[in-house]
Amino acid sequence: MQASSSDRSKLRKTLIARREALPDALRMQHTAAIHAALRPLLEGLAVSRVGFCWPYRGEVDLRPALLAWLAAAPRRLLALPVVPDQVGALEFRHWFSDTPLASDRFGIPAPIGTPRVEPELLLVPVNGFDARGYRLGYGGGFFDRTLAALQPAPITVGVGFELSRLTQVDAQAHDRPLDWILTEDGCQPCQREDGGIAP
Ligand SMILES: Nc1nc2c(c(=O)[nH]1)N(C=O)[C@@H](CNc1ccc(C(=O)N[C@@H](CCC(=O)O)C(=O)O)cc1)CN2
Ligand SMILES: Nc1ncnc2c1ncn2[C@@H]1O[C@H](COP(=O)(O)OP(=O)(O)OP(=O)(O)O)[C@@H](O)[C@H]1O
Repeated sequence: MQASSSDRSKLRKTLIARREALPDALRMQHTAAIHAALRPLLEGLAVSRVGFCWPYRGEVDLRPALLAWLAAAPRRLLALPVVPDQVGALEFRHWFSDTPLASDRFGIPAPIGTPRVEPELLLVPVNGFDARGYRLGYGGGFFDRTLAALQPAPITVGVGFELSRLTQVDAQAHDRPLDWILTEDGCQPCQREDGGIAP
């Protein structure tokens, strides 16, 4: 049975509150484990353009690990999403630690005036996720529309804490499953519907 949109909205609120309530010491410990697993994943996939999100509402802060990855080899780029004025896909723009940022309509810092970047890999924050790689975001549909629009499709890595893991997220027609899930327990390829392992 499909969960109604009000069920999804309640579940989203519960999951965000659970993540925001994570005690500082545990958050630091889990974040360190996520940072440690992120680096070998990026090196192993040999990508050089990575899109990620500025931490919002208790999401995992990936910045220290990503800045270390950036500094470790030439020709690497990081990008942050810019929310479109109209309904549409996110636009990824170059970010470095000194890039000027302005708050978007949700209060999330976004780069202003830097060049567009086509990410080869997207680190997608999750409010909820399952082992198949289905996720619950903030309900804006931004990532779904972005993944539908990006050609070639980037590798997608859902990033979150284990406290956001669900037995099953009700997949909707427009949902595209993530390729990998990264939590404090490590990085795992998502289990595809056909029984195979992604990607
Ligand atoms: N850190 C981070 N940045 C991100 C995303 C994300 O998931 N995480 N996004 C990923 O897509 C985009 C922003 N998407 C968002 C969509 C809705 C809400 C939000 O708070 N919605 C309110 C309702 C707001 C309204 O419609 O007036 C809510 O849920 O209460 C926030 C971010 C781009 N930047
Ligand atoms: N590819 C798409 N094209 C057009 N509309 C879409 C597409 N993907 C999602 N949407 C619309 O976006 C809305 C929100 O989708 P959903 O509830 O799956 O958001 P979410 O995955 O929680 O949010 P987000 O992707 O921003 O993190 C839905 O009403 C859906 O119709």
